[in-house]
Amino acid sequence: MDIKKIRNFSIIAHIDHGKSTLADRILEITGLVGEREKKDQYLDKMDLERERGITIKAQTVRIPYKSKDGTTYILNLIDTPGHVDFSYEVSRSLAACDGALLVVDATQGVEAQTLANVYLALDHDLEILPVLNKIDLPSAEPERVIEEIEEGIGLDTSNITLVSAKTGEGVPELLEKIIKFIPSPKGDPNAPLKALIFDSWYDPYVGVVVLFRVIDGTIVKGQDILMCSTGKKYEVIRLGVFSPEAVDINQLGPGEVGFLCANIKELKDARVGDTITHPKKPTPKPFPGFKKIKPMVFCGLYPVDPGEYEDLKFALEKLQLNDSSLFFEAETSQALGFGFRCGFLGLLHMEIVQERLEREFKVNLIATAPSVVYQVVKVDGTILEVDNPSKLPPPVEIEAIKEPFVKMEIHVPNEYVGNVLKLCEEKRGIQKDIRYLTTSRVIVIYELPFAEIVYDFFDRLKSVSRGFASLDYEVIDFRPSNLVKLDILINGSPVDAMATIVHRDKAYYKGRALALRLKKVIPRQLFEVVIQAAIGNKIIARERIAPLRKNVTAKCYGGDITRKRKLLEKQKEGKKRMKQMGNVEVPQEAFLAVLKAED
Ligand SMILES: Nc1nc2c(ncn2[C@@H]2O[C@H](COP(=O)(O)OP(=O)(O)OP(=O)(O)O)[C@@H](O)[C@H]2O)c(=O)[nH]1
Repeated sequence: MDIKKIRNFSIIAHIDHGKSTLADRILEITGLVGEREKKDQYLDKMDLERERGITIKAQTVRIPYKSKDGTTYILNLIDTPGHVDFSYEVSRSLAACDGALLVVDATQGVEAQTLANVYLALDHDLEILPVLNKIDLPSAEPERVIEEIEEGIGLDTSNITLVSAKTGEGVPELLEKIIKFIPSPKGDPNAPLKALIFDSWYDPYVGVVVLFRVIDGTIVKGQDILMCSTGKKYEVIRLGVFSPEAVDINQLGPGEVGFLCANIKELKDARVGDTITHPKKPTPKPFPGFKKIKPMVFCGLYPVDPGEYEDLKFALEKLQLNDSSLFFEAETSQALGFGFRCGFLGLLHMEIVQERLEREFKVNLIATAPSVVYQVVKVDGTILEVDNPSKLPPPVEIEAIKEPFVKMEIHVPNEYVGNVLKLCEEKRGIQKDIRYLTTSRVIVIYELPFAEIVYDFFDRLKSVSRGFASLDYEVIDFRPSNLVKLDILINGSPVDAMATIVHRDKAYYKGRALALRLKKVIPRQLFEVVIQAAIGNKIIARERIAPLRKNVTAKCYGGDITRKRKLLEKQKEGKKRMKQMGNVEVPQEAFLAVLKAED
């Protein structure tokens, strides 16, 4: 393969700006995916992804493209996940590229993740080719958005392409620009083998599948390879490219992108960011390796039916095979019984995992409210990491509690800046910067406690900005804060799964709001239910749910039997997500009440 005819690129964009749609059009216009097998968003493999429109697992395609100059080029399109939770994966896949198409929605403009993605691309020295999408829409404002790209990002827009990923307009011109502006890879075919792993996943039939880009040297089917970080050796059993289905190939040279199977049993033996080399002639300069990504958000997952514990365990193990950033360990809760403490990269990651457990593995779950990780400095000097509020040591043993802070960048139109500042202040934020992207759009930078975001920040931001704000954040450090544990008691017994850690200044308000919320979501029972919020031994709020007098079916007495059955069915349905705690039945929403307590 002539290296000058290869172009390796990604598409980067803010969420919903049309990355997947553009990828589909490129596959279609180059003839790689025919009209007949065309499925919308070919690159998003999983049903779940298709429904949510979010790409979770990066997927790469090799596209032969005959240019107007008559030459056939190989375009390797490297699909990256588009959400903040997965920015580490984005960064790794960009390392395999020489350029990136920066897609900006012409009806929206530059958003927080547009900028975050540009920074990542610049970190990897990529040639950035701006693309203005959705020009078919009447509300498109190309001039304004081009100005935002020029002024706000500081990107040269002289080679910008105006496209509609929906209709395909402008996409043929874009393909020509990819050839013209994105540099071909550089690499030495005679140097020792050096290839970068930028994605890997577990396949139940072939074991681990590794996606890589060859930097130097050549990789040949049947040869031995060495993984630089683990020192483990394997034989390459299968070598190939996705185009778009898997096609076997005998060798791949510098600049080429492909996959290999080598009887690798576990994902941790083929980590993204690792270097593949030749065991006898290893590269003197492997990549610096990978960063161990630490889960930042935790929650408890419990089967509704205790008999489903083993099913849940099996499902988590299966999911983890393909998601090394998912963490879990067995946990017992007095209230919920046997379950698991699970760790996630962020809130979106958590939602996706919960949804997959229920949808693909059919496990009925009770999820506790998410919590961040706290660093507890004990009086004896030891430091404890606490990811479950109910595990906080008693106050007398605590010297200080530190909580994670994030740096948050919010993009918002002028008229909503006041609301956004108010929200950030309310969430204990520290203002760092406010600047204008253009005359009408503002970038607000705050440092905020991560815990405040985990609760209801995204929803609140959306509502105070009428949906016009976008954000990007990263965890920066741990800082001491005046935090206390807020307990919830139901009929006198503390419910461990409802404990939260809150700032002392907000504890009273939160405790009252939470008790009130619980009163709303816990159904009336045959006896009185008392809900209390407490800090230590001090009760700070109390609510009472009056007992039920009548049986629900009593109303239908003597009436239509089908109606009665329907009512009973409905009751049963409602019970599915109920957890029996002592003699009180508590629904799933109650465990998440803390998220909504401030509504
Ligand atoms: N009218 C119009 N709609 C478009 C165009 N491109 C994308 N869309 C729509 O915009 C929405 C988002 O497009 P996606 O391709 O899913 O966006 P994405 O950037 O891949 O989104 P994530 O994968 O979630 O980051 C979808 O409803 C598309 O149908 C376009 O050129 N014109």
